[in-house]
Amino acid sequence: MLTLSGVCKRYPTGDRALTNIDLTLPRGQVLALIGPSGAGKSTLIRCVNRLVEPSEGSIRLGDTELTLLSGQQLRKARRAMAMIFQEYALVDRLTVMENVLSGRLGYVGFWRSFLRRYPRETVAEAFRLLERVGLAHALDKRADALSGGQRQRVGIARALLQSPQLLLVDEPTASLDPKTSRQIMRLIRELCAERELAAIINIHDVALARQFADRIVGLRAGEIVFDGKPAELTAEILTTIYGEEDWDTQAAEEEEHPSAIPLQPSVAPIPLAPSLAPDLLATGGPR
Ligand SMILES: Nc1ncnc2c1ncn2[C@@H]1O[C@H](COP(=O)(O)OP(=O)(O)OP(=O)(O)O)[C@@H](O)[C@H]1O
Repeated sequence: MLTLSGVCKRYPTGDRALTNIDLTLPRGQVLALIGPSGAGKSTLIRCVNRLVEPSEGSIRLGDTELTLLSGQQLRKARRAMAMIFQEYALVDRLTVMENVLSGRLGYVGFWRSFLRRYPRETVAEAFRLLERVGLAHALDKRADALSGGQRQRVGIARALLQSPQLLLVDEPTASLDPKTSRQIMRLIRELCAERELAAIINIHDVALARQFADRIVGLRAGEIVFDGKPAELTAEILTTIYGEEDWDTQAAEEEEHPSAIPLQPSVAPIPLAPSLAPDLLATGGPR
């Protein structure tokens, strides 16, 4: 369904972020993209929807060559690719329902959206999605009154209202505590299965990637160094991706205390977990 061939990205600064990326993602597959900080995970996700322009290569979604599109055609193609963000990207002063409805911006146009004139069936679908993500009771709440986990659920419902074929998910759990992180990953997984949606999830937490993805791709310095099933991700391969670390001890600790120790490579930045910052959690996570 999505095919990347020979994708390279050099930033104007000279940084070479991606080198010859070849990747095919079938319909319904959940792919976790792992790798140390600076490996090119965000760049890869953003090349797919052209928020970042690839320097070379081809990116096809179905029959459409995305790298050749511009203007109206690109906007139309982007409807099929919904993004879910680490910091949720909600409009704080709008309600939960209004935030979800903004997922249809690419269909109804700015003015119709600005005047809040959404078709009746769109509003009904937004309500169904809010029920599905467990937030039907909160549709009138302002987004800034929600917890981090609830905010991410709104982000997920908004993405789905876009009727995408592909989810591009950028560190969805980096601002969440371990239990909420698992709930969010489980929800994304279930929704992909229900809707035959493919997803690329950029994630630092290797344990979560193992638990919830069908496939793991490891990036190192802009190149794919592993592409396989979660069960094939051995300590040796983790060392190839991240560098030297005592992976077996970490894995054993993770099995003993699954919610206490996210399996994080020491070379990757460890995001501030709300469990370490109860004040942030109480105010709905970092803004
Ligand atoms: N806008 C930019 N301009 C110049 N260089 C950039 C830009 N964005 C990213 N880079 C460089 O491209 C490389 C890949 O960065 P990218 O953010 O894609 O990595 P990442 O794996 O997502 O990292 P992290 O896990 O820390 O988010 C890095 O060397 C980074 O410095």
